[in-house]
Amino acid sequence: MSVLDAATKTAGASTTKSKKRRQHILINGKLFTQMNKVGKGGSSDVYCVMAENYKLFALKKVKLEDCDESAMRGFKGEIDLLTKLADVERVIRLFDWELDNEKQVLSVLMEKGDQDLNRILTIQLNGTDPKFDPVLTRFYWKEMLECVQAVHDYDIVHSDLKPANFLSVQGKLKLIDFGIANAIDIAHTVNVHRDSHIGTPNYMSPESILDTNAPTPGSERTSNNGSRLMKIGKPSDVWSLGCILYQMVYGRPPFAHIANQISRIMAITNSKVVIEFPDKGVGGVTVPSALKGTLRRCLQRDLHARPTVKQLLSLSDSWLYPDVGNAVAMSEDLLAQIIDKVVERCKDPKRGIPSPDEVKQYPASFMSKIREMVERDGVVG
Ligand SMILES: Nc1ncnc2c1ncn2[C@@H]1O[C@H](COP(=O)(O)OP(=O)(O)OP(=O)(O)O)[C@@H](O)[C@H]1O
Repeated sequence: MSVLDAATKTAGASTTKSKKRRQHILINGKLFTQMNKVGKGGSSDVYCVMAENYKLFALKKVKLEDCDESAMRGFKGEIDLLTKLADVERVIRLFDWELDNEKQVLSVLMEKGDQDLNRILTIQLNGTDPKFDPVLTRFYWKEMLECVQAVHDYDIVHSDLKPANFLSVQGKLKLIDFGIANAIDIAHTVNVHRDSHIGTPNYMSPESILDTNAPTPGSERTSNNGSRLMKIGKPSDVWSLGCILYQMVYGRPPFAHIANQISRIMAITNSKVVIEFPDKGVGGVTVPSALKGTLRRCLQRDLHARPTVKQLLSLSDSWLYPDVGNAVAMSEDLLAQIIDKVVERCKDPKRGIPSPDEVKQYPASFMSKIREMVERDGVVG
């Protein structure tokens, strides 16, 4: 029995034939009752549907009428990816799909989520007396990192990370909308199929805008199979995550204050446009310096300088793990640097072996240097 059969199984006989068609939807012969609309994307409507055993699912109906061949390939690629990631807990589960050629509709049956992060943030930031909430921000930041780490482990770059693409499912965030994601083909680069529908640039990385493989008017670059290609990698997702974190802290993504869309895009790529990291977040709440360090590191235009998601999740990110009291979390790299320094000092022929008094001062001196690093960069090591 397939996962879907198990999930939709009823105790009695199927009533498929007896139900009225207009109230119900058949997907590969299985009957669902269409309930309310739960979301809308650039190319789709998403509904809550009920199986015959009263279990709820989400049904994404993609209108294909105006789709060109490249967009079709994108949808097919999304289904392939969701199938590949079916066992990944942090990715919304795909149960079934059906292409209705006659009606030009692609129906994708998925696990149903509660609400997307965009809605959660909108409620939080547009309420009366909105305030930056460090505890909530840390919770969602860690949830987002777990989601992205799960797909990066499969060498997949999402490439369209924004709050609306994180869905809260029973208190946990999961990723949706893999429309322009694809599998990495070489270590740091990925071929991403961009369809003609491109949304807000607020979360786009500089390299995804500057991408030399992106189509330009009159000279469209295409892959062998005719689809448009662009080359971006995992660091691009880290930039987008940084933009979402920035929004949670300061109430808007880093460049959203620039009203003109073209100027905004130019600012993202222009290294002379400095991103501000004020001391106070939404509602005048002080922003921890370690959090500013995390933001600064994610929002570096040099993609090679950005941390990986794994590093952001690791103990060396002191903003994510603040409860270590007076102690500091230590990375292996930093410990190696400290040992090197001590060895170097011992080898210095002019100064000789350090005296017991000098050695006694080492712990306090190293700790104060490490704390300085945390305040400056938000990380240890
Ligand atoms: N499985 C789901 N459960 C509940 N709501 C969902 C689900 N999938 C999508 N949604 C809602 O529908 C919205 C649109 O979905 P999705 O982003 O997949 O559509 P899209 O057409 O690919 O969008 P985009 O224009 O961003 O590419 C989401 O932001 C979310 O609010």
